[in-house]
Amino acid sequence: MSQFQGARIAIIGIGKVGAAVAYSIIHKQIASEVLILDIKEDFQDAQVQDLRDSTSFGISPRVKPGTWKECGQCDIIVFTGGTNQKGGESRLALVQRNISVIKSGFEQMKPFGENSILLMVTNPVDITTYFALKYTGLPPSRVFGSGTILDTTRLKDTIAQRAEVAPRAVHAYVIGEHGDSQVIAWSNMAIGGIPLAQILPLDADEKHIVAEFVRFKADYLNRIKGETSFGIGAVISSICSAILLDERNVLPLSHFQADHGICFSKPAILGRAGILRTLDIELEDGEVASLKRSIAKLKGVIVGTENPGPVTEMGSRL
Ligand SMILES: NC(=O)C1=CN([C@@H]2O[C@H](COP(=O)(O)OP(=O)(O)OC[C@H]3O[C@@H](n4cnc5c(N)ncnc54)[C@H](O)[C@@H]3O)[C@@H](O)[C@H]2O)C=CC1
Ligand SMILES: CC(=O)C(=O)O
Repeated sequence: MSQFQGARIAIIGIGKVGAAVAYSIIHKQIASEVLILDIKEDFQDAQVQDLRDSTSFGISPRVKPGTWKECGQCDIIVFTGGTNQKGGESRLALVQRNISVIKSGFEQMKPFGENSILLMVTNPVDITTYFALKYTGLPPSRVFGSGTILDTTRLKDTIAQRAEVAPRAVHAYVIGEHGDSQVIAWSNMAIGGIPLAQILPLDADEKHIVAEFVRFKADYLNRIKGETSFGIGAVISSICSAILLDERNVLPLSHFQADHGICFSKPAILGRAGILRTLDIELEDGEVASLKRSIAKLKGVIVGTENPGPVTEMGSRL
């Protein structure tokens, strides 16, 4: 673990997702210290104690509670605090509730460490990432969200099962919103470097079935088990390892797109300094149109969040 010596990771929110993230980070051996913070203090302490019980069997980081100020100084701050969507509820329905959670968290953490990287998980993640940038004032290279990495993982797994190959042999991206308007870059997909159509020809109906499965997998899991956590736990520990090892891995992270003024997912090169470069995928016309719709939808949510209508006497927005 010498290459990670001294690396400190903070996890804000230690509910289902925070706990899965913590467990995955602890057992990937990528940090010296993992700091945990949750607004529910008893629950936070119980989670810390439970996680510590898993650390006696190999090389493990120190796991302990952290204050807001201590967390703000960590190398990576993973933000999972807030509410999860219920079955049948869109991620975008969480926006008002979760924006106030992240805002108050950032105010308490400031000032951030000189090289701290803020990794957003709280949904709707493209919107929380945008507001994280705005509220923290950190540079866009150091504030980004898990974006469509989880959707891409789900896509790779689905294609891999159909083609009977390992998921890691599938080259694929879901881009745009981590949500209902996400876009699969079918024209870019390959298995072992060979275009998908040569290995697994899919007609339009089959592509539609795959796309709907990927789009609504979180909703299916939320309806049945009330949460999704193992997948995002693995995603976040992989992102942390790409940062701390300066891996230069290419991942579809949600990050600031200067030409649109919002955050959404495109493949990006990730290293110790954060996002080093965005990569533009060549898309077919239909994919370009879908991506434009996804961007327009996210812009609409941001405008609506920044300019909420007046509150009526009954407490609802006009
Ligand atoms: N980006 C992605 O791919 C994914 C995002 N998520 C999102 O992660 C978030 C967390 O989900 P779960 O862990 O299932 O929810 P949960 O309800 O199990 O845990 C949330 C935790 O946040 C804590 N919290 C609430 N307000 C806080 C505050 N102001 N400061 C610190 N902690 C606070 C709560 O006490 C709770 O322990 C949700 O927004 C969910 O939608 C979940 C899965 C995947
Ligand atoms: C909850 C969520 O965003 C997901 O599992 O994709």
